[in-house]
Amino acid sequence: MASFTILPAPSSLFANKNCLILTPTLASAKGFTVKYSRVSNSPSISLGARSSIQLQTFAAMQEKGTSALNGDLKMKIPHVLTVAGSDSGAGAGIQADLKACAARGVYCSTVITAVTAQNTVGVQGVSNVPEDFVAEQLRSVLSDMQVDVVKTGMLPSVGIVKILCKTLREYPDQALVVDPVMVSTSGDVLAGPSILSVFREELLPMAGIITPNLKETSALLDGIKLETVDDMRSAARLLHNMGPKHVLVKGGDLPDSSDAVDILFDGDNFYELRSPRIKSRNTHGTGCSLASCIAAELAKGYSMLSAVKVAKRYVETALDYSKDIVIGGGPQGPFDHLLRLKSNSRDCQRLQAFNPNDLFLYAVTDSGMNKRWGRSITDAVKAAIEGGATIVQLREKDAETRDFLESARACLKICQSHGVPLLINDRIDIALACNADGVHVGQSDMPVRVARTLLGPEKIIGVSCKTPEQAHQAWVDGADYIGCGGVFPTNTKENNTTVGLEGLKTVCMASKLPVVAIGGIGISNARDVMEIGVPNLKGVAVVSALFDRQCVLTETRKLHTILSEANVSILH
Ligand SMILES: Nc1ncnc2c1ncn2[C@@H]1O[C@H](COP(=O)(O)OP(=O)(O)O)[C@@H](O)[C@H]1O
Ligand SMILES: Cc1ncc(COP(=O)(O)O)c(N)n1
Ligand SMILES: [Mg+2]
Repeated sequence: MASFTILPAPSSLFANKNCLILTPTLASAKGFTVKYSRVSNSPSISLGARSSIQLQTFAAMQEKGTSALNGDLKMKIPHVLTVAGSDSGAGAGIQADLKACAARGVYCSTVITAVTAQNTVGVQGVSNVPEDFVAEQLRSVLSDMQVDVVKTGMLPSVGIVKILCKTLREYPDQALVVDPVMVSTSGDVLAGPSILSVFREELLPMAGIITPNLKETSALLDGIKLETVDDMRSAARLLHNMGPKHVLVKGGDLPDSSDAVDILFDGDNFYELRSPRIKSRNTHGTGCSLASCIAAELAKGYSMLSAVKVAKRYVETALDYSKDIVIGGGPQGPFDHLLRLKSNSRDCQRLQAFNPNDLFLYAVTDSGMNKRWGRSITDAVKAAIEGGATIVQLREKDAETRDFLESARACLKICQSHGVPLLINDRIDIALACNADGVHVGQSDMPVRVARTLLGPEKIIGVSCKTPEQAHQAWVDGADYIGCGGVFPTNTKENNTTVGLEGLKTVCMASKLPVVAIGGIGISNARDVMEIGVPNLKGVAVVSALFDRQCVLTETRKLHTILSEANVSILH
């Protein structure tokens, strides 16, 4: 392991190719180990296995004058290169690898070895990519990008395997995950028996791990029978003798097993990885996805055992989530790698993006008030919507999480049936769990940027603001609207300073986002609020004026009438 002394010149990374100049913080950000010498107390760094390729790349970047290495050091992203076949149905192969890596937050580049015409029924055709062109793709990626792990899938010819092995010897710095794909789940041959000897002699000995399923294990071991977990263990040991550092024999197809059992062997120890077998037709691509996820976790720096455990948990979770989705009519459906498709199809019920006019009559619930008047949150929400509320926010400050989630789900159904968006106050977790339309956060809640990352681009995010600076920040951070107040004193918030109508007007004029006014607003003063006459003031948000009253329906109707009249007078 090479060792470099760190020189105190933080503005550039390199003096020359042999001398690194970087601060300990930058060094550890780059993934180097920073050691402090006991004698001089001056730090030095140790470079791991991939140092030489990183050094070459850094040097090349410096020669080109890349600014990434000056000032702020840009982030190195974990990178998997998959060398595999394309599946037109996108359940397995390259497409599964891309999705699995995306789901695991790792960059994935692709070298395509074959194009298959494939769907949920089976494989209708295969066209191999010419060997020279596989070689060219490999060189393109490996000569330029910092690949951490190479993962192989369908390698349809002896020539392609040989080219791959030759190229990997020229670029020896990546870990290698080999999924020795031979037969698809549908029973179609993706690489014939002629491949076996080059697999055994050239590719497997280079691998950090191989991940054969039962059929592939049997084929590699001259057709031995695999019927029990003990058979899988013996087979794993025999495969290990062929040279790979780890062997994972996958038992997805083990007959009569209520669990999905995989055996990992590292040459010394066996690890039996067990999870409940999920009853689903949507298991096409599990093997490809498992191997890609192992590669992704290795690229992040996890140990082999951790990578395999995470990968198995990932496949199990995705299979369980996807068991009732329907894609294609055949017996082998794909699953949802990103765990998003079901919630997206529910999202379709709100067919348009956020409409600022929805802020017109904004009902904010309060569990204490509704309890005092002896009504459930769902009854309160139903009445408010029937009375004309155009958006609803659940603000249940002291509800237990499970009760809150249950009410939120019930309210969402009511809101969806009326086309009214439902937002959750503060609790991003509840919003995600029930797939609400969005959240409303305060200045000391989850920051808007973080909420946006967690919720995605389509959800509505509102934020409470009292000042023009906060309104500007809300816009910069990607909020959809701001709530400005308290306009008047209110008993729903203690020690809340009020901004008054003047303060409201100032914030509205500074805000690039639509505004809803909040705080002490009701039937007696809603008109005054709307008449400040600023175009981006879209409505009022009310708590007590609706819910601290005997009849929510009547109060909402009255307020709706007042707001509509105010709107008419503003427009004229
Ligand atoms: N029905 C299932 N429920 C849970 N896990 C499964 C199921 N089928 C396969 N797996 C898991 O998916 C991974 C891929 O296994 P397998 O289907 O045997 O490979 P391949 O797709 O290469 O044939 C393994 O970790 C296996 O345990
Ligand atoms: C291009 C390609 N690569 C790999 C597989 C194996 O996946 P599975 O075993 O799930 O059918 C496949 N069907 N197609
Ligand atoms: Mg399978």
